[in-house]
Formats: sequence, C-alpha cells, structure tokens
Amino acid sequence: MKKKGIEVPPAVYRPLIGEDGNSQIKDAVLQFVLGVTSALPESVLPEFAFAGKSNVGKSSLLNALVNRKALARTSAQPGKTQTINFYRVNGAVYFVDLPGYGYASASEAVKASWGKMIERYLHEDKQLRAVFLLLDLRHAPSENDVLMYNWIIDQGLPAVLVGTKADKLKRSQLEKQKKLLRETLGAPKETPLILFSSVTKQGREELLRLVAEMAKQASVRLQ
Ligand SMILES: Nc1nc2c(ncn2[C@@H]2O[C@H](COP(=O)(O)OP(=O)(O)OP(=O)(O)O)[C@@H](O)[C@H]2O)c(=O)[nH]1
Ligand SMILES: [Mg+2]
Repeated sequence: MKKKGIEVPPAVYRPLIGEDGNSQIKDAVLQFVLGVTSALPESVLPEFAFAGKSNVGKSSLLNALVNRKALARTSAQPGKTQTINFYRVNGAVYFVDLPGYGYASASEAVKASWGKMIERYLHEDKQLRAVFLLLDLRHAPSENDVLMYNWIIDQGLPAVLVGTKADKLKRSQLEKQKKLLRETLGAPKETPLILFSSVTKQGREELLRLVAEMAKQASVRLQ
C-alpha cells in the first residue's frame, strides 16, 4: 500500500507540561484527516489515540488538553467525529481523535467501514504509543468497551483508561465506578485509570504528564 508522502518538520521538542503543572501547550493544529480509504500518514512523531464509544467525550477531552474550545468538533449528538483526525501538538506529538463506536443510528455498512478504519489504524500505525480508552463514568462499560480494551492489549499497545464526565458524579460514586470499570474490563492495577472532566479540567495535568512521559520512550510495538 502506497503511503502518503508527507513532510514532517524536524520535531522541536517542547514539553507539554511544566514543573509547576501548568500546560506548556503553545500550538495545536489539525494536520491529517483520514477517511475509510486513506493511507496512513508517514509521521515521525509519537502518536496518542483517544478511543471510546460515541458521545463519551473524546473530542471534548482533546480540546481540554490543548486548551482550545473548538479545535475538535464536538456535539451533543453521537457520531460527530467520522474521520481519524491527527492534531499536532507543540510540534512534538500527535493527539489522534477517533470516531466513536456503538453509534446506534449509523447504518450497518457505515458502522462496519468505521470499525475497519479504526482497526486498521490501531493495527498498522507504527508511531502509536498508547491508546487512551474513554469510558463514561456514569455507566458500566459496554460489551464494545470490553472488546476494544482487549483489542488494544492484543495489539501489544499500552492502554490508559480514562473515566469521563467526572463532574457529573459525587465523590463516593466515583470510587465505586472506578472499581466497576476495572473489574468489568479485567484491567490490572498497573493500567492507569484517570478520572477526567472537560468541564472542570480534572485529570488534565495527570493525563498530560503521562503523555509526556510516554512520548520520551521508544516505540513499544514489535512489528
Ligand atoms: N458534563 C460533561 N459533559 C461532557 C464532558 N465531556 C463531553 N461532554 C459532553 O458530551 C457530549 C459529547 O462530547 P464529544 O466530545 O463530542 O464526544 P465524542 O466522544 O467525541 O463523540 P463522537 O465524536 O460522536 O464519537 C457533548 O455534549 C459534550 O459537551 C464532561 O467532561 N462533562
Ligand atoms: Mg468526537
């Protein structure tokens, strides 16, 4: 398969987060948009993908991370993001916004082609360092969430669990949900689980620290 020849400027590494915990993100741009038949970009920067059910808050989380209101389009209606969108951040990493799964109103054919597109990206992309799996803290993980989690692990990729919409729950409920998420997915305690809210920005610093740390490490893929 012919890959798109894409010029990537030499990475001028700028940290994503300062010692004081403040964001050091100065620029975030949409660089590639992949459709069902697009070739994967030949990127040289580490990539971090955000996966999860439609409406779980992937695009909102991305905006919160880079401190922009509407860089990634969000919507109260599920099925907003329909392509794989690569955002280059600080010239150092890509944040990759994936279409959501489990979007009930999409036709079977559309669901199948999105599924294949996501699967191909997660399976073939060489720069992918980790997949952040987003789970709505108000619900138990779905069958699709469990499948996705296992699929990430089977690909030999590090998974990071992110419980979203933390602002909607009380502290006591949060602890219960954390336990439920881990148990349902069968995730070991070594797998990070971050509570996140794009409204209060809870979890933002923790998530950026994790990305910054993983960006420094060599690719983990055996391929
Ligand atoms: N209260 C609250 N609402 C949120 C949060 N994150 C996202 N939302 C809302 O949830 C809805 C879906 O958010 P998106 O970011 O578009 O979700 P998505 O996962 O990108 O959805 P798809 O692109 O359809 O897969 C929007 O109405 C957001 O405003 C959060 O942390 N707290
Ligand atoms: Mg989206």
